[in-house]
Amino acid sequence: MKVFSAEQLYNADKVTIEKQGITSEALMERAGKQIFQWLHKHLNGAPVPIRIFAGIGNNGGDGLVIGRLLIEHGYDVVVYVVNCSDKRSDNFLLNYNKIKNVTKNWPILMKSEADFPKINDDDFIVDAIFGIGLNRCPGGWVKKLILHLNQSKAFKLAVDIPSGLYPNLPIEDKNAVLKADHTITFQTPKLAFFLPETAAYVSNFDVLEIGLDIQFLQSVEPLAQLIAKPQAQLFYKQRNKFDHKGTFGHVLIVAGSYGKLGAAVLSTKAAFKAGAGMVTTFIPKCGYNILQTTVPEAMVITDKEEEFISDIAFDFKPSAIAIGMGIGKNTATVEALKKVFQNKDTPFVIDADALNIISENKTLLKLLPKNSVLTPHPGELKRLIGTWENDYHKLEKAKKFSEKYKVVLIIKGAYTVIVYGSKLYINTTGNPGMGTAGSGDALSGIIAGLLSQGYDALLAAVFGVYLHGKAGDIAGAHLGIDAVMAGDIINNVSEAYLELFKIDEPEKSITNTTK
Ligand SMILES: NC(=O)C1=CN([C@@H]2O[C@H](COP(=O)(O)OP(=O)(O)OC[C@H]3O[C@@H](n4cnc5c(N)ncnc54)[C@H](OP(=O)(O)O)[C@@H]3O)[C@@H](O)[C@H]2O)[C@@H](O)CC1
Ligand SMILES: [K+]
Repeated sequence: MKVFSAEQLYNADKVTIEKQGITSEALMERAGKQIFQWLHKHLNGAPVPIRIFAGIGNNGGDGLVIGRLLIEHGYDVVVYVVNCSDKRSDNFLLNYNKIKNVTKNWPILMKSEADFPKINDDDFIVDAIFGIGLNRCPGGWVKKLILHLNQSKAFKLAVDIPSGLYPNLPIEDKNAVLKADHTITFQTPKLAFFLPETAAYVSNFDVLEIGLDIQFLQSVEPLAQLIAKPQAQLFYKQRNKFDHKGTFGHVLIVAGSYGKLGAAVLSTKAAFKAGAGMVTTFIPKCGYNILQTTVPEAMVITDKEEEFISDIAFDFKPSAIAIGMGIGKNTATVEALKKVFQNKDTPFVIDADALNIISENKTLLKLLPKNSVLTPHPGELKRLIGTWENDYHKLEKAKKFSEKYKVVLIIKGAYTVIVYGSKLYINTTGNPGMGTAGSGDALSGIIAGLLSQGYDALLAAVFGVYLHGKAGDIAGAHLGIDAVMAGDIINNVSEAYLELFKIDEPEKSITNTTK
């Protein structure tokens, strides 16, 4: 599934109307009806007081369609028109008139704070004040209304997007955005749904397909591509009967320092679980027994130093190198890093302390092998690309960095974003239980395991992040997300692979990213 900008959706809207020979009113009816059906399925006729807040644009028009259909089906509905201007849209007006036919209770016009209704905890609020047509920050009494709704404990359902949130621009005033409990969005999710500063206003969301022209949507470059099971299935490279361990490559893991050998153990195991044919792990001397005991499948080379890495010497050609997990920042390690980057033809995963070393020695940036996969957490990312003003600025800086150094940048988060040049890929697997020590080491190992099997850098990054998140979800489902440890993620990579081709129960909507 792709993520489009507001502008692209408006264009899709126009093309659809032309090509399908329907009116914009019919498209609104289609959209409103889908939300009504969603509500009807969930409320099942319950006598809950429903309060619909409708703006004066087409988002408000949707609210009026929903209101009319709910009234027709016997629900207890009050419609409020948030009358912030007199420039009502045509489709708003059409539906404003239509609602007369089904009720004697006219929508209540709100013009100031004096018109705010009391909201009870057991009310059900439908937010249709502003949609993707928001063009400035809500102020005055409309902002106060949003605050008023936010202060209530009533369940809040946002139509298309929580009012006050821009689909693909930063928030100007956090107090002027409706905090939805659930959002039902049309056709495709919006970029704001996935970024840390804005996603909190959306909570869970469902995507309702409203039949916008697919050909048109396929012809435009989206803001981002979502990565879920259907995409991951396409990434998977089938093994052939006559393949052997040489076919699946030989990973070199360079990891660990005194007290941090676990990072080496975890990434080594993860590389195997992702399918690497062989793994050699390069560690300081103190880790030899640990590695050989915990991962007997791996070969081990030790540095001449006891407690840190000083010179990465090996006598084979690795098919992928993952470096940085728990290596510390000893000056000798900095030199070792410079030297290992001379293996320019080898695909690299660069993680943790290797990233910190690069941030502190920016000349190393020029030595970065092209198409390396970099896996910073937010702190490491800041050190690498500098600070940002908001999430959108962060993405722009990350794109520039990726373009300049020709690397794949993985921005870890609740929705991990993979940046490759100007393209963004948003992962949909994973859960908060994965914020646990060693989770990143597991990810680096998985990506290295994929690179060694011949997945290119972008594919290894995107598929690796998906598998890692899925393994975490499976571990969370068995153990409870609070109890998930990095080892559990690794142990479930196999299940994540198996899940790829299991047939799912049919879903009621395209996406349900309930986390
Ligand atoms: N394309 C699709 O896929 C489909 C879209 N559909 C629906 O249409 C929605 C988009 O509708 P839309 O374009 O009419 O914009 P919308 O969000 O209702 O708001 C615009 C109004 O608000 C006003 N306004 C803006 N900011 C303001 C502020 N801060 N404070 C005060 N006023 C402000 C602005 O006023 P103005 O700037 O003119 O003063 C204008 O009057 C979309 O989200 C979806 O729900 C579906 O029905 C079918 C298919
Ligand atoms: K809304």
